[in-house]
Amino acid sequence: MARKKLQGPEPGETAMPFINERLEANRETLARNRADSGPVRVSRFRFEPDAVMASLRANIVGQQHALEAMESMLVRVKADIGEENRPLAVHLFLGPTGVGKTETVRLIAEAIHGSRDALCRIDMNTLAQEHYAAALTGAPPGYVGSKEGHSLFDLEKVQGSFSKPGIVLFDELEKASKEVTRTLLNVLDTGRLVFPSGNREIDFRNTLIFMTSNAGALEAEAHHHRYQRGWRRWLGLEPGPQENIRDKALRRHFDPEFLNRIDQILTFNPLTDQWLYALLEIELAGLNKRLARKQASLDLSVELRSVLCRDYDSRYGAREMLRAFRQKLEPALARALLAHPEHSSFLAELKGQEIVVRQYVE
Ligand SMILES: Nc1ncnc2c1ncn2[C@@H]1O[C@H](COP(=O)(O)OP(=O)(O)OP(=O)(O)O)[C@@H](O)[C@H]1O
Repeated sequence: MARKKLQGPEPGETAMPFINERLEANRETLARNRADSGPVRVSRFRFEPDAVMASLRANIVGQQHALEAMESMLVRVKADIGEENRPLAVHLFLGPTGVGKTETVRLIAEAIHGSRDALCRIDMNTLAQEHYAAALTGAPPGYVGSKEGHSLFDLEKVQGSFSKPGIVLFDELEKASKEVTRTLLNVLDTGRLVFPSGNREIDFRNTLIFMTSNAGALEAEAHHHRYQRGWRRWLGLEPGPQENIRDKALRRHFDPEFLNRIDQILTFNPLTDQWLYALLEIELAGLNKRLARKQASLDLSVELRSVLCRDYDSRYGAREMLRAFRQKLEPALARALLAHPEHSSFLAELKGQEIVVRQYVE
């Protein structure tokens, strides 16, 4: 995603005067309402947790535990009862690659702001080296090729608005240098990021902060493989607890005081075949919705479904299946649509290694 660099307010300005003023006005209105007619609890936030959750439940598979945590977070934010000098919420998503961590944040952004891109994504991998840490907070004066006051943060997306929270996603957190982690610790602690020059700050008190990390994912996978071959499975027992593995990996990467400032650390599960099938259904339903505009529809043969979902390495999560869907199935369908504009029902199936799409006659 292209990252837009915005310059913040001028020195001396706080980052969210408009929000602070409106918060004050809102409190007065609430006080008046209370005096008139008893307690009236009007949230300043104009998003519906139920609507956000409906989108998450329709699109994210196999991560029930994480979705339940998102529901509690959204309700709590909507009620606006959090501490004042902190971000609205801070979550760390752990788990292997391609299992829905980033997708969950994008769906929340879409449901709240109407766009999957309404979030400020900071890739910690690019900040891995110590001397890049300055890019987070604006380089100090004299730093080659930089202007003081510029940072990687897109202020609009970080701050949101009076009625909508901003959203920040720190990706690959385990790659962040110690210095960047220290900067983040301050943000989690105070809800503010003060620039090195001392005369500018970015306000995160109206922000939902998400962080993702693969820390511990390899160890958890090795644990899973040991279980597959081990005596516990043979005796029909559940796998042993993964928390210890996760906690050890977390402690290797992050200081306890950093971890203590995170509201919730959620582990996303690896996606098994069953969940890939469910995801394939979601993708197919989306494609059929688009095809309906052209009075057409597509079904997949049982064999093709199973090849799409089973013949891929589950270590790469859903990405490989989705790639095959978009790069192999959709072009085959497109060719069939263009060659046979008179047909309306299509079936995709396998011929050898190839996906072919033909007219479907029931
Ligand atoms: N559990 C899931 N439910 C729905 N879609 C998923 C799920 N997991 C992955 N996907 C799909 O797979 C793609 C990759 O997922 P996502 O970007 O969320 O990966 P990630 O978990 O953030 O991995 P990484 O750590 O590599 O960034 C997305 O297009 C997403 O739609």
